[in-house]
Amino acid sequence: MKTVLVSAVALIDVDGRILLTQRPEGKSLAGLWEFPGGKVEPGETPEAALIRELQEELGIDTWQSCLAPLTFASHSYEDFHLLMPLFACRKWNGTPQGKEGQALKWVRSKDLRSYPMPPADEPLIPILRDWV
Ligand SMILES: Nc1nc2c([nH]c(=O)n2[C@@H]2O[C@H](COP(=O)(O)OP(=O)(O)OP(=O)(O)O)[C@@H](O)[C@H]2O)c(=O)[nH]1
Repeated sequence: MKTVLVSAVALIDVDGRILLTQRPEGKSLAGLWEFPGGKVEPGETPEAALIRELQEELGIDTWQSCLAPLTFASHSYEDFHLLMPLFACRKWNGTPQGKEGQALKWVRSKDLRSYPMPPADEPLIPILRDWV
């Protein structure tokens, strides 16, 4: 099975809340809440992919030095295996906006369970709850 590398980030605000974005209609796993990010393109580092995705999806700027490795997800979907490093980031420029029409929600780590997430993300929830 093909392993797909996706880079994702827990953006954490001054109140310790984490940003979730909702996958739009028409995409796989539509309606589920996820961490901002996306596929790492050939020749790109996971950090560079995230910086690019954050500009495209949310209209914010961050830097490699503000991306701290936190944990990762490794999960077999039906047609690919997802390997997803999750970074933590507390510093960026701009206010996140759903540039692609996606809904955004700032969520306390203890409330993450209330937002249905892709199966790959489930094991990340207790890690964030203990950490943030
Ligand atoms: N950004 C992000 N992607 C995730 C998370 N959890 C998870 O399983 N994924 C999966 O990782 C892939 C991310 O790809 P993407 O967001 O760049 O691509 P996409 O929706 O355009 O592609 P797709 O519709 O073909 O899946 C998707 O298959 C998505 O379902 C998450 O928390 N954040």
